[in-house]
Amino acid sequence: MHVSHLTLHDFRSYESAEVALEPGVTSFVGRNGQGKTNLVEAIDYLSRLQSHRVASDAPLVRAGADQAVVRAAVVKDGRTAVLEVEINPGRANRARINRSPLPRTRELVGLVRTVLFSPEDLALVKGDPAERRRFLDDLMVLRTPRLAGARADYDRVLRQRNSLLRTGRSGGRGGQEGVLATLAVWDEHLARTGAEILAERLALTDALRPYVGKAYETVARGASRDDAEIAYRPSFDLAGATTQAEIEKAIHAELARRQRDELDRGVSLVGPHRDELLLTIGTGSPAPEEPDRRSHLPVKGYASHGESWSFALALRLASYDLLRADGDDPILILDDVFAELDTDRRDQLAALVAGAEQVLVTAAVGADVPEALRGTRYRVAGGEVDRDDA
Ligand SMILES: Nc1ncnc2c1ncn2[C@@H]1O[C@H](COP(=O)(O)OP(=O)(O)OP(=O)(O)O)[C@@H](O)[C@H]1O
Repeated sequence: MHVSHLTLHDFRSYESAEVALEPGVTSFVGRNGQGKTNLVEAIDYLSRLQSHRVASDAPLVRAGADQAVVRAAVVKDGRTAVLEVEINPGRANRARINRSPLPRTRELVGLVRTVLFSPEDLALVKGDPAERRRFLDDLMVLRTPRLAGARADYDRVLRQRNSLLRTGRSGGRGGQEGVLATLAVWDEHLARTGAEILAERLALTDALRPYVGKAYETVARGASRDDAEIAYRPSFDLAGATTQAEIEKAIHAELARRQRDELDRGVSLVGPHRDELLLTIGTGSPAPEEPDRRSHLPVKGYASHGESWSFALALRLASYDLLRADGDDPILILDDVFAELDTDRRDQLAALVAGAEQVLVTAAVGADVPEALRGTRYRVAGGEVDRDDA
């Protein structure tokens, strides 16, 4: 798929912008702070309805305006659809397809699919477990858009259950004993919605694993495909549960076991919001129990800066490969990544992505972008986006 036209109104620094795009590689080059990332962020936002830079929508609206509009003509299998989202901070956003309103904004998710590489990706590896859970959930929803509903339901259940536990702890509603009856209802919701998310994350981790090893081997000099591993670590023992129904039972059992703790601490301690995607790399000598395999250490806390970057790139490349294996050709966005990479990694990355249907690249210095990814070049300066035919 590719975007053939992008229109922005009051999005970030743009009062208004119209950019015609083509399949193949397009690079946006300009000094810092000129609005290059804002352009690609708009396309990525349409894919997930979430920015890669900020958690809330307010910063996406131009200072002084009260709503932003992002509109893109998206071409898939020769057919064009015009997707539009109206961003209204503090009020409901609205989405349209070919000018017809959608009943729910989240129905837009996944109609345009992007895989975005950015300097923020280092947080995938070095940041809190929440970063890696978000990575899995974003990819899960891109592959199976109906799961956007499951994810939103789980977040809502968790918020309401936490609020009930807090109320009990502070003596409201008859204190801890008083909230128990209502808690049983929220336990049901949490176990049901949590089991769906957890089962999907387990399946996704299994599907992604071989692609991560392969991608790491390509981007990290001298590495083999066994060197990068991912493993899903639930926060409690699933006792062999793998199906959604079994996981639901396991969550119920753990909720019963931890009920006293939850009431005392006033917070939900069981569920996929406490899980971790463990990333490890092979390092040093072989493990004594497995002579063919190097011993593994967690990336977080042990890996070098370069290894951490390679792992972050491998996670994105693996996402891209997995979506392609699903029969999709997502839009690749490389936002400001080349300045962070040495020449070898730049060239390797360029070679891997050059064949995508559409690649959008941003860079402050044109010379940082490998020649294979020069493509059609735009200069971005002071909010003006002009084709550079030089
Ligand atoms: N909501 C907003 N309203 C007005 N201006 C904004 C808003 N959000 C961001 N900006 C401005 O947009 C500019 C940043 O644009 P962007 O992140 O696209 O820069 P860039 O060209 O990618 O720069 P760099 O090369 O440093 O990454 C900044 O000058 C910032 O002040």
